[in-house]
Amino acid sequence: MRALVLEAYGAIRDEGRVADRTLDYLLRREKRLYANERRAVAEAVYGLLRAEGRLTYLLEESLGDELRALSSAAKRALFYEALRVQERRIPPARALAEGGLSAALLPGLVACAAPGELLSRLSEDPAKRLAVAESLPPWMAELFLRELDEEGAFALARSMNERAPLTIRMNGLRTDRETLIARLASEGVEAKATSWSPDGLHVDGRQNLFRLRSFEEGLFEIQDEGSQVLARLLDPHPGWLVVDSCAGAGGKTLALAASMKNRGRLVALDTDERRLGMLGPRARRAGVHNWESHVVPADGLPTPLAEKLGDRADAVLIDAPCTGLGVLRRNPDARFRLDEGSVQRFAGIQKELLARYAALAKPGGRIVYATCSIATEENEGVVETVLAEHPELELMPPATTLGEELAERLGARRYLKLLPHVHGTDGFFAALLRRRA
Ligand SMILES: C[S@@+](CC[C@H](N)C(=O)[O-])C[C@H]1O[C@@H](n2cnc3c(N)ncnc32)[C@H](O)[C@@H]1O
Repeated sequence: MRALVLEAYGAIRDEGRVADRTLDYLLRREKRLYANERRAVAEAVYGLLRAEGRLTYLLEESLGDELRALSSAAKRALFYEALRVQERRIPPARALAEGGLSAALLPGLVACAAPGELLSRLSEDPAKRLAVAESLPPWMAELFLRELDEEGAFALARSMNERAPLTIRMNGLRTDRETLIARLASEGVEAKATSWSPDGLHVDGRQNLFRLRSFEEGLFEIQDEGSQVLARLLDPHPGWLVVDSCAGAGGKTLALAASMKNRGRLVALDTDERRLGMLGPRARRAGVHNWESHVVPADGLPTPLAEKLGDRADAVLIDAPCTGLGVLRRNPDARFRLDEGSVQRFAGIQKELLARYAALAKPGGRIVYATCSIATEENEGVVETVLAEHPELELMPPATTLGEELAERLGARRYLKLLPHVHGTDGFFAALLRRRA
């Protein structure tokens, strides 16, 4: 298992591969592993990605040149042992022996076992402390501290380094929540109702839900509670023409379809043919019939499609491509792929997509612009720029569709902002807009 963890970790960090796909590939290859071993490998790899910044600081401070002299493979092996030591699963001397590491590296493992002294040497600079404590690149720690006060930034970053809960969305086309809870119980899965989404259930994170008959029968989809709330914010009615303009693999498309009760027309667009191609089988399983999908070019809708859609949509969802700074708990490796310029690059694309796809809404039609980022520049910044340039669009309070009670509980006044350490969901931003009648 150690070899497999190090192979995955090396592929992600040295070759820049994406963590979940790398693990998927390697675990499929290793047919002999038991389910608990697979989980342990995945957890160790994610643990390393989440702890790398902190371990780097501790090992650099305690080993200096000794660390710098190591090859990247030797460094990864040291990090693996350092993580086990840090998690108190094994004492430093045993880690040294089991990892086959040179005795000169022992002070590094000792520092990871008792990091108090080294951590107390960190400067008073909160960005530096946050970067080390939660293994964030310095620019990201600074961004967190610009977005929230110090306590909030530390709490947010900590929650981003925790495992996300496993949440499902009951498919209202096939069942209701109480019936699904009972059905899951009969399959040995305990499920508890979520707080914000009336369709959501939290289930035990160690379950392989894809194996359940209830999954095959389309009674539920795996979906973060935040995504469920976003679909509710658009609240499309049965019979409407609805465009899901950045549909990806269709997670939110299916939630919108349930809200439309299979009546009306649901158009899913995306530039990514592979991801959009996943919608078909998912829609069939969920019993969704009223959808169509179109792969679209990145620079604008082809004229025939633009003419076909016109400006007739009752509702448009723009779940825009973004940095994903709100979903680091699912993609801990994203912190290594993003850089300081990423936020601005995405904001430029987002402004274009919001203006382009909002134009599909009919006069009086509603639009939801959403990201899974916590950066103001990708969120309020985009919405306010587009509103200033498009007087035909106006901002609506989230309570319009969520209802006063839920909007109040979520703290959603001008915008809907979901944060893992506050709401237990992934980090999302959403604005409800309307094209003036
Ligand atoms: C945040 S993801 C969407 C996730 C999806 N809605 C879901 O619920 O799973 C953003 C999507 O926007 C797509 N995208 C990027 N540029 C686009 C464009 N110009 N038009 C439509 N989709 C685009 C990406 O391929 C990606 O699938």
